[in-house]
Amino acid sequence: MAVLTGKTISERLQSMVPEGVRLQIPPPCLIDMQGEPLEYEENVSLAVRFPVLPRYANPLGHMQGGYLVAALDNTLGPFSYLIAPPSVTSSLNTQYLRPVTPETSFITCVARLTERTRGTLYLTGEARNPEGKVVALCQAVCQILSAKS
Ligand SMILES: CC(C)(COP(=O)(O)OP(=O)(O)OC[C@H]1O[C@@H](n2cnc3c(N)ncnc32)[C@H](O)[C@@H]1OP(=O)(O)O)[C@@H](O)C(=O)NCCC(=O)NCCSC(=O)Cc1ccccc1
Repeated sequence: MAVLTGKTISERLQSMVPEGVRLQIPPPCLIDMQGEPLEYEENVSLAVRFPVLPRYANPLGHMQGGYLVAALDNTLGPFSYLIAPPSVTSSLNTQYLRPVTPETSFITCVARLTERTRGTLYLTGEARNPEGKVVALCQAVCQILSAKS
């Protein structure tokens, strides 16, 4: 099974854009969160690391749930583009298991393919803290865009 790391993951992503399709890769949403692609196991999983920025804090000082989902979404999205033609997320469910505390410097998100049909990808995601403990889990469904989209 081929494994890509670091910059070669972004290069692969750029090479996956179908001819004649205009896509911004990497997109502003990923650049904004300073996501760093770590490892892509071809057609199996993608790991991306995100720094926990002070501006993500909720009133408790923990990473706000929406930003945590954004990090997961910023992992599932590129993964879906690596394994299939461009798609959109039609559902995303999340469970928060542990808070991302102010001492947490980064989280690592991993996206995996569970199942695939002609037009749909079924993905799972997890976010872990630097100690390796799971802070959030998610399940996503992505609808592959048809050529006319
Ligand atoms: C508390 C519960 C929901 C349920 O726990 P249970 O299933 O009954 O299990 P358990 O009690 O075993 O705890 C599990 C683990 O959690 C740990 N831990 C718990 N509490 C603390 C703590 N205070 N500080 C540090 N750690 C704490 C605990 O030590 C244990 O860890 P361990 O196994 O020893 O390593 C837990 O799953 C949780 O905190 N999830 C994350 C929720 C979350 O972050 N949501 C998103 C942000 S909310 C938001 O943004 C909304 C908003 C937006 C804007 C403005 C305003 C609001």
